[in-house]
Amino acid sequence: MAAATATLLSLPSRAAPPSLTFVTCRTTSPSAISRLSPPPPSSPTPLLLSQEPKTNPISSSSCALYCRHFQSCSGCTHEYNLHQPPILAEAIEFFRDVGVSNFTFDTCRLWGWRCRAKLAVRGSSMNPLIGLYEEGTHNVVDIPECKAHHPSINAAVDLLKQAMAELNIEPYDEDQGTGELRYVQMAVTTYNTSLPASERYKNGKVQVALVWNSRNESSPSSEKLNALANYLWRKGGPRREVHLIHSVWANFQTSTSNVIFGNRWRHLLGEPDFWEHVGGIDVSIAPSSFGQANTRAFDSLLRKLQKYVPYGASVVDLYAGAGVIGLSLAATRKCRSVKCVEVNKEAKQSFEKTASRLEIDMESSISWHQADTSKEPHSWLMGSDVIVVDPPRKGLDQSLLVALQSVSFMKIKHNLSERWGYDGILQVLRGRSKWKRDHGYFEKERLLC
Ligand SMILES: C[S@@+](CC[C@H](N)C(=O)[O-])C[C@H]1O[C@@H](n2cnc3c(N)ncnc32)[C@H](O)[C@@H]1O
Repeated sequence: MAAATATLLSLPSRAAPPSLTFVTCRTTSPSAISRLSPPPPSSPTPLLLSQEPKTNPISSSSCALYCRHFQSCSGCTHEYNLHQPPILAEAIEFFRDVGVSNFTFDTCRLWGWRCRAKLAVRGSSMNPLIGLYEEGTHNVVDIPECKAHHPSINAAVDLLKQAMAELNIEPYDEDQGTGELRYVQMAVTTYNTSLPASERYKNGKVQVALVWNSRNESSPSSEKLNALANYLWRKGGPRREVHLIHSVWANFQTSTSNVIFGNRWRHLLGEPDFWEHVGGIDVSIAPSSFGQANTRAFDSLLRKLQKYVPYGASVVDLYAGAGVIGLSLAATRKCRSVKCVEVNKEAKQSFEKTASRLEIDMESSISWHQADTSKEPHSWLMGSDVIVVDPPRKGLDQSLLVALQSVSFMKIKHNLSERWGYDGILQVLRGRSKWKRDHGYFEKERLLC
């Protein structure tokens, strides 16, 4: 069975003998750090990581968040040692235990890394609160100086607050179900080829998606919605000295549940297509489709991932969203076939736009399928040389996990039985069970942040 020889890409291949990987961090001098102010979020490449096995010379304060919202906001869980989150040691230990010696970790940016944020809007029109919920409550914490956000997100939030006050836009009231603006999604594109490459990140433009408390665009409050979009465009659009706003979208949502987005989306102003450049390809991401929050780290991950995929492989990308991982592999590894499997039908259009910009071999088969990966998962694994899994935070569906374990067990058994014997195989599987028990799944996002 072809699927039995698949490679599971959340776990790099085994290399012997196992060796411990240390992560070191190069950063600014201690004297510069003692002022206790963080570097400007837009500063280029604050940290570089290497694998040299040295002791770490960095004090925890040099890689600290210094965010005034840290105590009240639930967004960040670590304040110090951002370059060495506790999960890193666990990950290194886990991979060492299963014999993977080439595990590496890149922090990329430690400040200003978040290029995509969904923020709740509460309070009043004159004093809006735009941010995340306080841990365990539905109280929104205003985070105008968030250190994780790309600076353009904070600037766009500031502009939105001005607009709300001037136009008397009422934030949503969860108890009453009243008000107009419920949430805002801000996504930054850092891909502007009219600027030199070194200028692009800090000059990122924001796609603003306003989640409006009405059924559709013909409801009575639509005039206010249009006035709000026009305000953002007038004050932050291409005619301003600083062009901040890429585009404005509306999403209509009246449900009283916790679901942020409704099913209806409308493009209001600006460029309809949002392009970013990651993993060596241009990618289109609609606001209705999943997009990775940490653009730089995602790019770094894709470039590493590509090295594990043999040229001409058949790849299945499960939980694919708009298929960015699969398409990046298709383009850079000349894959024979790439199947992207995703449950959200909204992502298909973005996949098609991205695929239309790729130079793909005529012989290659590239496809996107709207499907639930937990249903008959074996059917997606069959015939694949490489399986990519990138599930949401709740982790892999149980049925898929079972299917993957059967595939990976056959692969491990095939590869390792002569080299390590039965004990070696058990050790690998025990390691996997331990990781699963402790973490549920491999928390890629936490490692990337
Ligand atoms: C973390 S995102 C990853 C998206 C994509 N790999 C990327 O990097 O842009 C997880 C994706 O899984 C999708 N998803 C969630 N449950 C699913 C299921 N049971 N079957 C297929 N896709 C699912 C979500 O809609 C979301 O797009």
